[in-house]
Amino acid sequence: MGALERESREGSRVAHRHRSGHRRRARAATKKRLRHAASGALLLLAAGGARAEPVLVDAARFVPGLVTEIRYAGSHNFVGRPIDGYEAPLCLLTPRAAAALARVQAALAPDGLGLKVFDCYRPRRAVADFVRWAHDPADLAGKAEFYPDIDKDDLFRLGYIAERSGHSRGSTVDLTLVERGTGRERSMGTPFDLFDPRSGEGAEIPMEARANRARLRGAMIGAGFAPYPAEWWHFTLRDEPHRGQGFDVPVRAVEP
Ligand SMILES: C[C@@H](N)C(=O)N[C@H](C)C(=O)O
Ligand SMILES: [Zn+2]
Repeated sequence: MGALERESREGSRVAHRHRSGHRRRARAATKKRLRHAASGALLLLAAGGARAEPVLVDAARFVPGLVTEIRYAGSHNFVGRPIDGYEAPLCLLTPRAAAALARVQAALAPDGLGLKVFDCYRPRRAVADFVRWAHDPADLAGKAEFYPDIDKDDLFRLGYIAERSGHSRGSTVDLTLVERGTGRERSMGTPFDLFDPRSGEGAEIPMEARANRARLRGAMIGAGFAPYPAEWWHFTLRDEPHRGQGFDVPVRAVEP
C-alpha cells in the first residue's frame, strides 16, 4: 500500500469517527472514498463528489497577509539543506488550524502586526530525515547558528526536535510576529530554531523581546493554540483533528 493510500485510509477513519448516528455511519462506511487529487492535494471525498473536505489547505489563502518563509524547503535551517518532503515553500495546515491562524492575524492587525510562518505541516519523511541527520555526528553544518551550546546527540532528548512531531498532524505551526508594513520581524530574544534554553519559557531576555513573546503567545492562546515551553515559536491547536495520526504526503501545491 502506498503512502497516500495509507493516509487516505487513516483520514477515512477520522471522518468516520466524526459522523453521528448509526445510519449515517453505515452510509459513510460504504460510500465514502478518499482519493488523492491529481494536484497532490489530500482530499476527503464523499461518494459522487457531493462533498469534499480537504485535510490540508494552503494557509496563505485563508490568512490575509500571512508572510511565509518555510525554512525546511530551503537551506537556511539547522540541517543546512532542503529537507525530504518539502517540494514547495508552502504553509499547509488543516482547515481548522488555518481558520484559527486567521483569527490570530485579525487580532494582531489593529497593532500593525502580523504573522510570519517558518514551518506548518511537516511530512513524516521530513521527520525521518531529521532523525537520519541526527545520527551522523560528522554533519555539523548548522551547529554554530542553530545549536551552538547543545550536543547534536541531545537535540531530540531535550525536546528541541521531535521523533513523532505534532507538525505531521497539520495543526502545529512555527511562527513569529512581523510588522505589517515592512515585514520586519519583531525581536524574540533568540532567532527561530535556536535550540537553546534562551528560546524557552522563563529565559532571561531583554524586556522588549519578552513583551513580543507575550504578545505572540497571548494572541495564539486566544485563538485556541497551546504554546510549547521549550520553543517560543511552536504552537499546536488544542482542538486539533487527526490526533494520534501523522501524514506523509509531501508539501506541495494543493487545490484551492
Ligand atoms: C524543530 C522545531 N522547529 C520543532 O518544531 N520542534 C518540535 C519539538 C517538533 O519537532 O515537533
Ligand atoms: Zn515546531
